[in-house]
Amino acid sequence: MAADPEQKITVTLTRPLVLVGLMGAGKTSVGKRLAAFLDVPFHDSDHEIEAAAGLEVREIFERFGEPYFREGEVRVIRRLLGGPAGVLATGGGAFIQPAIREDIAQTGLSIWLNGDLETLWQRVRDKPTRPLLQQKDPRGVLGRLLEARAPVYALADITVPTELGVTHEQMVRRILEAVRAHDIAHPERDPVLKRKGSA
Ligand SMILES: Nc1ncnc2c1ncn2[C@@H]1O[C@H](COP(=O)(O)OP(=O)(O)OP(=O)(O)O)[C@@H](O)[C@H]1O
Ligand SMILES: O=C(O)C1=C[C@@H](O)[C@@H](O)[C@H](O)C1
Ligand SMILES: [Mg+2]
Repeated sequence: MAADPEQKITVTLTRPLVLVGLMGAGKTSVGKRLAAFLDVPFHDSDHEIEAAAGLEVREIFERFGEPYFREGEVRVIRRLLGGPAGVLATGGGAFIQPAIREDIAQTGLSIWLNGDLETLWQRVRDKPTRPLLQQKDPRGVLGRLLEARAPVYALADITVPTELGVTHEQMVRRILEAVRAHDIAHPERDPVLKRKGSA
């Protein structure tokens, strides 16, 4: 599916598109553009948790610990999945929680933005906002997280590769093409992309 202005007004969603993957995959920055293109709501679970707590993710980790953050993540994602179908960017660890995977499987379509370590590292290396990387050898930490989590992210309904050099707009197009292909491959399920105005 080409990302042209015609389709912006003719296609909508029957289920939320849920972006999963490691830090730097582009869930937030690509997700915003995908939602704007489809003219549907966009939410980011990290931002929603920050708004609810009145604290940044980094501060929540520091003051209350990771388990507290993970509990909030379950509640926030459950609430967002209950709203109108839009694009949901999840935090990097969200899909690793079985309860969240279960909720997403019931309600949405999960999409793994799958980047190699070098791509992810180049995108997060200068950002102080990821608490899990605020330690010695952050690149090594990121690599170990990728290795440990990749088999879980691979459980997503769809995998879309991302690499250095690919633009945000190209990622939007890749995602829409992958969703369309998934709809065609699963005629037994209601299509996720629907022409606006059709029943
Ligand atoms: N396809 C892309 N082209 C160019 N830059 C990208 C692309 N994808 C992501 N980036 C850049 O990489 C950085 C990290 O991306 P983003 O914040 O969207 O990742 P994320 O998956 O939401 O990470 P986190 O799990 O930490 O929230 C941003 O500066 C973003 O603009
Ligand atoms: O990969 C992770 O576990 C995390 C990623 C971020 O999006 C935040 O949700 C938080 O920093 C934890
Ligand atoms: Mg993000």
